[in-house]
Amino acid sequence: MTTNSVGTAHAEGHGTIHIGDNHNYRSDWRLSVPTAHDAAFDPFAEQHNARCHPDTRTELLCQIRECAHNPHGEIIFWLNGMAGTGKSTISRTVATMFADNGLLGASFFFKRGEGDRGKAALFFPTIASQLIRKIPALEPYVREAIDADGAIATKSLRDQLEKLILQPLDRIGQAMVILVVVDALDECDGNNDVKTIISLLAQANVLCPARLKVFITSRPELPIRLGFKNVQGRYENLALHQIPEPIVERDISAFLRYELARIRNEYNSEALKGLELLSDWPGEPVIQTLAQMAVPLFIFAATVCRFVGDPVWSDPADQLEKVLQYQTNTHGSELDKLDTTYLPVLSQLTVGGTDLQKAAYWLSFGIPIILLAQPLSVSSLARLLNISPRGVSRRLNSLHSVLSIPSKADSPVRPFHLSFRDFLVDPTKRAAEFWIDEIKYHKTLTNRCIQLMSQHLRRDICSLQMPGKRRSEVDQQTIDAALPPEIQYACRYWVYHWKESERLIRDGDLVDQFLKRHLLHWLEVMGLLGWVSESISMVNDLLGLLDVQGSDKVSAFLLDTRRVIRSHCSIIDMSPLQVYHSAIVFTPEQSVVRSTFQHQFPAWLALPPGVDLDWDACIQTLEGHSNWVSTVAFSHDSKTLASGEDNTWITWDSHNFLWLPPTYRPGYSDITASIVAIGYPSGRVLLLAFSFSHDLLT
Ligand SMILES: Nc1ncnc2c1ncn2[C@@H]1O[C@H](COP(=O)(O)OP(=O)(O)OP(=O)(O)O)[C@@H](O)[C@H]1O
Repeated sequence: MTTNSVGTAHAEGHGTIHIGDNHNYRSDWRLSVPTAHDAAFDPFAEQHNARCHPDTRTELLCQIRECAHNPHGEIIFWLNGMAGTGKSTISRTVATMFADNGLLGASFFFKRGEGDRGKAALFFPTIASQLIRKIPALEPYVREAIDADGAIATKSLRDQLEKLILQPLDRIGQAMVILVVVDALDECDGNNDVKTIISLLAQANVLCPARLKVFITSRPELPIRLGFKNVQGRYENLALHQIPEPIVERDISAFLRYELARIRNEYNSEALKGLELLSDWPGEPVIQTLAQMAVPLFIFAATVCRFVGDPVWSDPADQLEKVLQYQTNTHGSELDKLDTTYLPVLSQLTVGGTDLQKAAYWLSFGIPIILLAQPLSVSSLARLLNISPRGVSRRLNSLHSVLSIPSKADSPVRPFHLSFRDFLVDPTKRAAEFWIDEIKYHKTLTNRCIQLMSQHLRRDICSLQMPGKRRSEVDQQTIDAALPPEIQYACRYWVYHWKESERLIRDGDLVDQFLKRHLLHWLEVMGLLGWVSESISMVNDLLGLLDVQGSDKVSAFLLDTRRVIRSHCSIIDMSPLQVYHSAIVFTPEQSVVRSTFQHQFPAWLALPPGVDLDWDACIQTLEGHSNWVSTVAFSHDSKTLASGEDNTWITWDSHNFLWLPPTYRPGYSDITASIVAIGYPSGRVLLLAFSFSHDLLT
């Protein structure tokens, strides 16, 4: 059995494969396939990101090149190594190398916390869209697959790979090598998805004799190691930590030598006569010391160079001295190396203040940047935190060595490297000066998200006026003008921050108050942004956070909310203002949500239609198969449902849910406690709950 990783097919916020069109833009997802925005290696966008310095990784790059060109070799080459050892830099270099030779088929750079780049759902469609651009002969066959099944992006990963990639490649008889680069697979959410991707790619040559080669990098984390263990013998691999230390030290020295010389020359070109750095500064012994401090972490060398070269601190020699003070840690663990990497930068911020001032200075805005679920610009961050953008911008000046700070206030700020976050939140460092209590700051972020939404959200926020106006008819400018990035962020991630703040939900608290005032406004926005199906997982998350005592009312409200969303998901997705019309009007009389928002009924509705007293047995309809569902079975814990035509697991993941009228003849069924699953010839699986059980529905 394989894990079904079906993601939402709603395209807003994603790119979209448009046959014959090279641009990513919004469109009706039913006619095209969504793709993950910015996941691909793009020589222009990536021009400022690091590539391997020419004197580094020479043997390794040679080995990768040979594997890719070996017709008898395995499809996959897996490069693993710990944080900061230089894997993404190698991926970028390999992608550039193969792109220059016209042999780069596609690439996907996973990035946790950056929307679809942190998930598997759009992985194969994104690869397929790039392959079409690279090999236009694939176009008719990919088009055929999309025409045959407009919802292909919601199908299992296996279906997506076979129909969008392998079958088209096979049909054109692709004979030339094409390389697919997959960077940071460990940053893909969902352990089962990760394992599925590995297993599918390892078998790709069975389904398609094309000369497809895949270069994968990742940290050696457990799910990935397990994934590769399952396909033993069907991949080649190399661990960066297996490269002999002298070679890594040689490479890091080459990088340091080059970068420090550049810093020296830049400094000297503006220095007053007599104050220049010596022409051989910092000298070979210092370079060797720094290289030994760094091994095996390239991130150490890169951060030191940014720190020493940062013009805010003017004297490179002084800066270098501060770094060298930490050299006693050189023979320590990986965490000691991270200390040595980041402590000089942070200690510098606090020179001269009291401990309290120091903490306040750094904590006031730096932390949100590393805790955000998705990067925001200085302007948006300032509005989210309710502080002056100039204040944010000024303080950011001291953090150029660790944060990538664009020159424009509306471009996103992000940490240069994930290891900075790892260093700050490391639970084993609670007593350390710069340790961050994530929970506390997630709480602040949740509160700000809820405050911002409460101030901003209102009915018909885009002034569409017509309740039937389709989302596909609303242009992006209208949405962006009404919903600036920080509001979009708050709507999408307030539950994430609440969950991370480890707070429970009780009657009358902030969540309860917000939902009772703004549930419909929030759902309207989620509809406008194409995220309605995500709202189901968000409600599920909230249900998992209920306090067992004192949450009866909010619990009933949330359970009812979930039924409302599941029942009206497709109409809200199509025409978001319908949340104030059909969604509420056609909700059963005893629904708590209906009674809470009864005052929102359309004014013209003199006589509301008759509706059922309570919800009926149908809790949801799962979609995912393209053929007859011939069998369904629940797992022992009742949380996972397998259905098959193709033995695909369909999990209780809201991304799978699309409501369709149950007009098809039942085919096959299975029962767990009070829930019955019925498979239909139409390829849908219906879940019926015969007595309403909280436990089973959560
Ligand atoms: N060969 C190299 N030449 C020059 N700079 C390098 C090289 N390798 C790494 N670097 C520098 O080190 C930094 C960290 O490397 P990189 O991001 O590639 O590490 P990583 O192993 O992918 O880390 P993670 O697992 O945390 O994502 C890069 O941003 C780059 O500045």
